[in-house]
Amino acid sequence: MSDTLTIIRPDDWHLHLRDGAMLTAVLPETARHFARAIVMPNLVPPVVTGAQAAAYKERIMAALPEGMTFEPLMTLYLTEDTDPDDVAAAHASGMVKAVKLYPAGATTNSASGVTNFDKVRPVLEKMAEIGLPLCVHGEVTAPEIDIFDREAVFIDTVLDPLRRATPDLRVVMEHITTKQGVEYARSGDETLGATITTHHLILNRNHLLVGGIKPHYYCLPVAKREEHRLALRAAATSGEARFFLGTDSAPHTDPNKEQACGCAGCFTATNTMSLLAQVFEEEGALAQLEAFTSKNGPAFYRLPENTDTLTLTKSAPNYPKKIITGEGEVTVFDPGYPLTWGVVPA
Ligand SMILES: NC(=O)N[C@@H](CC(=O)O)C(=O)O
Ligand SMILES: [Zn+2]
Ligand SMILES: [Zn+2]
Repeated sequence: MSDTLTIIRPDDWHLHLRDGAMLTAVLPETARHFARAIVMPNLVPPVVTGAQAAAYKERIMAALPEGMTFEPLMTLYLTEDTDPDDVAAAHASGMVKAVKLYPAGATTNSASGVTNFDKVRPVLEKMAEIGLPLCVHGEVTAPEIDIFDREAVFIDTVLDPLRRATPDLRVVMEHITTKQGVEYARSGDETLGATITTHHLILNRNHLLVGGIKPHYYCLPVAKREEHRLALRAAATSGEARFFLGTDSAPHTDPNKEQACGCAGCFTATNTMSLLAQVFEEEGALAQLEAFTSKNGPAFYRLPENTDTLTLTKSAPNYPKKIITGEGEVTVFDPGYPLTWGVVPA
């Protein structure tokens, strides 16, 4: 087994960059290793229109340190008032690469999300017509549904009916966390993709809850039983075109994580490639890392693969424990074991 691995430069197909001082601090953490990212629109207020996405993209590019290259792939936050023609124009300009569906109340800053799916039908039909993917946070929000069942129930009661009603709609199941998610993704045709986060390959719900609650392991969808983590590892390392990396790196300051009602989100932008190389090596699948991080995503999004490379080497990396931001400190995801793969600086 060789001690270095060179892959096509990776992309992150699900990323939270936030805005303002937080954006400035976290953007280099992604741009250091990743060429592009699908940028989530759940700002306050959300990025709903093409004009808002264009302005957000300008703020991202203005925050990029000199000498770094990075391409933000913009998304629009789907609301019941979204205008199909605005979506089509934003797509036609090449700026917007996906529309994001949050069920109302499902996660951080999702209050403007969808409650009545009939109201967004014209937008979904337009997207199917123009081939623009819908990225879905797949959890139901009904209070009577157990939080550990919310993804599986969403698949049966919302996602499958939605795909049957609009069969040409291209859909990405974002941050799948269950074996039901893996099975459903596999059951689809080429209109269906699924992102998997780094942390859901590492955590099960015991890591979150046994021996004291770990606020930095709390994210949505919440980590599930071990059997689900194993199903995700098998899917991610399979090389199957359906599955690609979406880190869902979601920075919140430490005070916002470590409190009586802590925010959901794991910040993995900094060390994701090291974490993934170790996971893939453990699964005997280092040869599939490139498919997961650098090939399957562009293929689904109908974009070219990156032309430059990233080299990983078998030596303990040295990442900061926290990122200092203008809003406060953000803890970098700590898997609880030493990392064994580093990234060779470009
Ligand atoms: N994943 C999370 O736990 N949090 C994300 C929102 C999301 O992706 O659902 C965030 O924006 O903080
Ligand atoms: Zn989400
Ligand atoms: Zn997310």
